[in-house]
Amino acid sequence: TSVWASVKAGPPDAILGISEAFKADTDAKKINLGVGAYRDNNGKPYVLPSVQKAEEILFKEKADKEYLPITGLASFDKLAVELAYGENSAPIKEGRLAVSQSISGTGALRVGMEFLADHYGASKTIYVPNPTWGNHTAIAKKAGLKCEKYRYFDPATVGLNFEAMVEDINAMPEGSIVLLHACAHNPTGVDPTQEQWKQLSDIVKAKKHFAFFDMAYQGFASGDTVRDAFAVRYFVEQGHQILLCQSFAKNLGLYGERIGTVSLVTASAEEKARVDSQLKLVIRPMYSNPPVHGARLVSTILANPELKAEWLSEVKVMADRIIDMREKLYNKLVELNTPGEWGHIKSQIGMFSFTGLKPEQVDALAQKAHIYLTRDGRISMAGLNDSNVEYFAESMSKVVK
Ligand SMILES: Cc1ncc(COP(=O)(O)O)c(CN[C@@](C)(CC(=O)O)C(=O)O)c1O
Repeated sequence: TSVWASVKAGPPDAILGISEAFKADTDAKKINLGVGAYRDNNGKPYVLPSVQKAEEILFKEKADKEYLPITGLASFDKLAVELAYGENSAPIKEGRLAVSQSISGTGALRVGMEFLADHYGASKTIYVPNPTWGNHTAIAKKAGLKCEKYRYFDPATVGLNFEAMVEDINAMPEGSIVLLHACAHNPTGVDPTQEQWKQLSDIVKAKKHFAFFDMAYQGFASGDTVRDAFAVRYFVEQGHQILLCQSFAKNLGLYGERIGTVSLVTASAEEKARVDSQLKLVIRPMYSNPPVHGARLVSTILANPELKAEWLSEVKVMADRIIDMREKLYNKLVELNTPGEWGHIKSQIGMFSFTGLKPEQVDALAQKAHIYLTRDGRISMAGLNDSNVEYFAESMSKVVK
């Protein structure tokens, strides 16, 4: 028999599998609200003009194709964490922020979780919000951490169940690892308020928990990179030694370039050196060193004040278009007398809206209306535009009635 006779067919990915189904659909009216990838008002992927300018600059530079260091392009690492933590952040100024370029957010999560599995003594369990991005659990398991959940979303209010979240974080064994979405929670689009983040910081500190931040949407949530980094910067100011996963997939539209960072706040430059050396020992046997092009694009943009300013205006345009689609979808659903409360579609933040649609309603939308979204009822708002939002609202209204 074949060597692979015992290999079983695995399930399609809950998110990326939706795009496959969408591609296979030939109906002209089809809409892909699955994967969280930005589309412009014509439904097309968007290469930011600031990125196109950086491409031209790089093309002229005719750089070589040598290996990067294990922890990536140093200029990129520095500029990326300055964007996240702020240029005046104490760990950066005091030379005690360990950082490595990563294979986008996913790679940052994998390296970060493996580092904790190897070096974080207080716990080998990471607690993730319920619900969370589907890949968090799979990455944790591959990294060697146990994965548990804490209550986060309240289906009744389609909002944050802050009391339950606090109760669960307080109930975790001291020193537990708590995964926190820094902004634009995926899939619910529901974030703690700044006041609530301050309370969470106190609780995490009181219980000596470890704050593990995933910031995949900085700038994309509110259109303001500083505002979206509030939780990260507040926790660091409060003295938490956080780990941060950063992605430039969405806010710079660099999905396929696979560019991000993983960083850890340490106690001193000497400790940073030890942590850096151990990060390298996680990365070298995993993928040795990261791809160069995305790092050069991001550092070209962030190092150049005009290009950076242009990028910041472009990320605000993307965020604003999504907010506009939230308004329009809400108004259409109300116009159509769709049963239920739909305010959450407007109040939610970032790429996604957690509609509250049931799995069988999601299936009906795919089969009858050629509209594709994940079975948890999450829609990627960027998949909506002025020419399909009405059709989507009508179809959604029908399955809800
Ligand atoms: C919370 C969160 N963290 C990390 C990532 C990883 O992104 P990256 O590796 O591309 O940087 C995503 C992407 N989530 C998407 C947008 C795409 C996906 O599922 O991979 C989503 O549709 O949920 C995410 O939503």
